[in-house]
Amino acid sequence: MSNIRILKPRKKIALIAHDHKKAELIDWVYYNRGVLSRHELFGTGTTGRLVEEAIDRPVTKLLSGPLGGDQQIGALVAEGLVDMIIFFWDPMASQPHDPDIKALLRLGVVWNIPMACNRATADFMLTSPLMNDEYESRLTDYSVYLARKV
Ligand SMILES: O=C(CO)COP(=O)(O)O
Repeated sequence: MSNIRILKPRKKIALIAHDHKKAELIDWVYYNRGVLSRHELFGTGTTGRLVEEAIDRPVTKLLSGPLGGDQQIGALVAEGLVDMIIFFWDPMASQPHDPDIKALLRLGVVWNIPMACNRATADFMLTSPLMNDEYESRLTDYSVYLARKV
């Protein structure tokens, strides 16, 4: 029998939820704790702390969303340090940091980052065969276009 173990690539996954969506995200995280524990987790301040408590796994916690956490996640996306975003944003409540949220969602599209904004999409993403693949999402039309421009 072979001793070779297939090491599946670890993804850097950002987890974010607005207050009325936190319970849903934590429920999803707990249900998927086995899979998630194989990856590197990031989160905005409060979400990150709740995820850590729920599944007893380390989460790199950034600032709370209204204090700049979404912007920090956006910066990680721009630098290629985040592979996936699970962001349960609240479509029923206005947020004081709405421009930051829009900026993060925009950067997710610019950099072609898989981004789930509800539980169904998060389920499809986490069970995708591409989770076990070195999927290179950053080679987008935009990045090629911008690279040619400068
Ligand atoms: O506001 C948020 C995302 O826009 C989330 O921030 P917290 O995780 O700190 O609650």
